[in-house]
Amino acid sequence: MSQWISSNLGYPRIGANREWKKALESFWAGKVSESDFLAELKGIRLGHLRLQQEKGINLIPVGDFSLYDHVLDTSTMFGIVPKRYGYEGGEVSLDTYYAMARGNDQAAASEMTKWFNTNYHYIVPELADANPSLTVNRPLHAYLEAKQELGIEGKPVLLGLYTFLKLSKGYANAELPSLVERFLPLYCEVLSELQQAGVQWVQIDEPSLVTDIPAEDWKQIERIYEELNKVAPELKIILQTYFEAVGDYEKVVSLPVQGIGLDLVHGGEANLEHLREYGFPEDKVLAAGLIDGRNIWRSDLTEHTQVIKELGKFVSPDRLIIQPSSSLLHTPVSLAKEDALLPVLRNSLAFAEEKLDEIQLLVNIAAEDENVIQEALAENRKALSELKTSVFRSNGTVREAVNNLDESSFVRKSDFSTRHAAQQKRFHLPILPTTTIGSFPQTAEVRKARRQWRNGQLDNQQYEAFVDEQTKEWIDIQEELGLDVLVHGEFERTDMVEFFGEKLGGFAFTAGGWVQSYGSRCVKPPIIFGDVVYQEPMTLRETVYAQSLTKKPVKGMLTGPVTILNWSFVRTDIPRSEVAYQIGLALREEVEALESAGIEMIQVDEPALREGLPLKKADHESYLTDSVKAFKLSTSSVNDTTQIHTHMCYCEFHDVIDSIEAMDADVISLETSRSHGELIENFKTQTYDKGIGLGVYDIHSPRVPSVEEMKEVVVSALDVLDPELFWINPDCGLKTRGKEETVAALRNMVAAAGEARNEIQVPSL
Ligand SMILES: CN1c2c(nc(N)[nH]c2=O)NC[C@@H]1CNc1ccc(C(=O)N[C@@H](CCC(=O)N[C@@H](CCC(=O)N[C@@H](CCC(=O)O)C(=O)O)C(=O)O)C(=O)O)cc1
Ligand SMILES: N[C@@H](CCS)C(=O)O
Ligand SMILES: [Zn+2]
Repeated sequence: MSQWISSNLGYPRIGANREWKKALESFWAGKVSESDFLAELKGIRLGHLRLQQEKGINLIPVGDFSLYDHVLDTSTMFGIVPKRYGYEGGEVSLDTYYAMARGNDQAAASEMTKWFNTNYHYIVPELADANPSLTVNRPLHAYLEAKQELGIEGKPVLLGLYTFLKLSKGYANAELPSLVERFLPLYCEVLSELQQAGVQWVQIDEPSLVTDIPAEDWKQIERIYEELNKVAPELKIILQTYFEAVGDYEKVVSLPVQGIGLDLVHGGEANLEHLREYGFPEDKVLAAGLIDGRNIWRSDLTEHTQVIKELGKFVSPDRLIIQPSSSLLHTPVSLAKEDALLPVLRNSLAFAEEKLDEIQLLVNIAAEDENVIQEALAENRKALSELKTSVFRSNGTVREAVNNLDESSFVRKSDFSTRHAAQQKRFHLPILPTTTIGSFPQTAEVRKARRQWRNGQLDNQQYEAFVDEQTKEWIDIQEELGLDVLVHGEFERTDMVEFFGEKLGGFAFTAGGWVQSYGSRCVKPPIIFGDVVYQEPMTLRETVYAQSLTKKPVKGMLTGPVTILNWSFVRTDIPRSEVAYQIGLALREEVEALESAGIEMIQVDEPALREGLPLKKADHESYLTDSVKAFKLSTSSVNDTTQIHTHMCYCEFHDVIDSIEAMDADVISLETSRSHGELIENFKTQTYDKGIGLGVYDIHSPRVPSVEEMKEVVVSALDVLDPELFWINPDCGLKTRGKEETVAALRNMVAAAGEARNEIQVPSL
């Protein structure tokens, strides 16, 4: 029996067949009762625990499962429920919980934003007027359930207080000490109850420790962990960091906890450097995040064996835990259904289930079980070398094209003001033009047709005819609503990234590689495993057809290079910036094809550009420079009269506004409706001198916003933004909405635009 300990940090909730997603959606649709729903979820939860038990994981996380989002779980555990939901204390009901997540007739949903640099979205805790109390000890319940039902001695997972506060809104950083003062006793209560119940290990997630921590925060961080250690000295607390290297290594490892979890994949080299330079405290356990929790490639076991050997210099075997670099929430569940993948690719992949096997393998390797080592290492080396030498890996033409890029490849022919004048002359748009972001409802009917087409029940011609019918219906609707700039509706697309992944060379797509994005919504990121090659027009047919139906401009609709990169699983053998340029070059061909076909407005969406911003400021510049260049590479070859739009959503924009401006798009639409006031506030001090539309309503809620409320958003935006450059649009695409509510909301939006036009009394150009 080895001395090494295996651990996991979190398991995907959605289930191998997305049963979690389906259960949530059935419950919301009123098709199952609350008790049946909770029973079904319990079954899914226990299934995941059982699987980890069967895989031999020693420290199985409990409490990572959620009914929607783990940050929302933490807020509601502490009774952090904004007043508008009518909460009166005590355990938060399921109705209130889901109202916060999704909104209801009475109250808008809480803001949703990116979880660090991932495509997972959390519900932002609102601390203004908060009156925290411990409503339920969720980690304790999870621990007891696992123990009673499966005999598992689980490792409860908690979101750490520092990170929880950092992710919250409604306070100024100067108030951090008083918030710690109020929340810390509640965390103490949670931990002391866990200790009383006999819990041995606890994982406290503090990913904020990998960001740039203001000096004044350290006092609070130290205070939190000193206090928790005092109230629960028998618990073995693992302070878990991930997604990057910790910045203040010496401070982090000096905190009074029993274990420190470090990501040895993302920021791995920097964390290893810290270990080399400062060593590791003798009284602590090192939880080594060796298996990539963010990507789907098989681990290079030979390399890991070397790293484990090196770790042996810093910690004794009984103080080393082998685990993923972060929760496996961000990886698909299982490779079992992926037989259609090229064998060379499939053999190089590990999804969550296979990553658990890798952890066990590493534990055996670390324990120097010779038989396992030789066989496993040989097989692993063979698979990885086959991928490395595969013909898909490198394309001479693409490599040469990237090498030949020069400064002129990234700039438009004229500056914005020249283009703006030319475009105004060309399009004669009214002041405050209205548009939408691209997608219209992906109804059950649309999905059914696509399923039938994939199953061969519809041939290409029938499927295309179906897509055209939908497009025509929605062009007619947009005309009738009086929108100024139309879209074709994206009916041919499963997802804005997966769709392009299916059309470009160098990508593979999976049958069931789903990952949770927000709530019950999942995405199936494509895999970039070779050089990216443009093969044929991807969006031309549908766009040109839509444009043929109307005299109003129809925007061509593409997903930008940085977003395709960030929402795919990307090869790691060449720099990400090189992959971004390859995608940029491919999209440039598509942009040119659209322009040649008479499409004069082209939107290149970059919702993931901000999400990919490195967690440390020192790394921002090179990421932003490459990202802006990749975007400009795809968009800069067009004529002055061709209007380039872009769109971004669900993230903080103020810290990248200069880069957004540098993208040199003629128009940008930004999602703002869940945090409108804050964005407007930022524009008081930051200028933006190109076309801009701020989302005037939240598309994640079925609620139909009134004319009045949307007009207010417009009016407040016009206090800080130039009316002559301002556009009116929803927050994001409308694919998740129903038809009726979409039409009603857009009708109100167009009316709001009309009233705002009258009020501001700026003469139409
Ligand atoms: C803008 N957003 C996006 C992000 N990331 C992306 N990769 N793409 C995005 O658009 N990140 C930030 C935000 C997140 N927003 C969303 C919004 C909506 C979804 C979503 O609706 N996801 C769907 C899955 C979409 C899809 O691929 N649909 C397929 C159907 C797949 C399916 O369920 N098939 C069924 C059978 C078909 C049927 O009869 O329904 C099956 O397999 O059982 C399609 O359209 O063909 C979701 O349902 O979760 C995600 C992120
Ligand atoms: N054009 C896309 C952007 C989503 S971020 C859509 O409308 O769905
Ligand atoms: Zn969007």
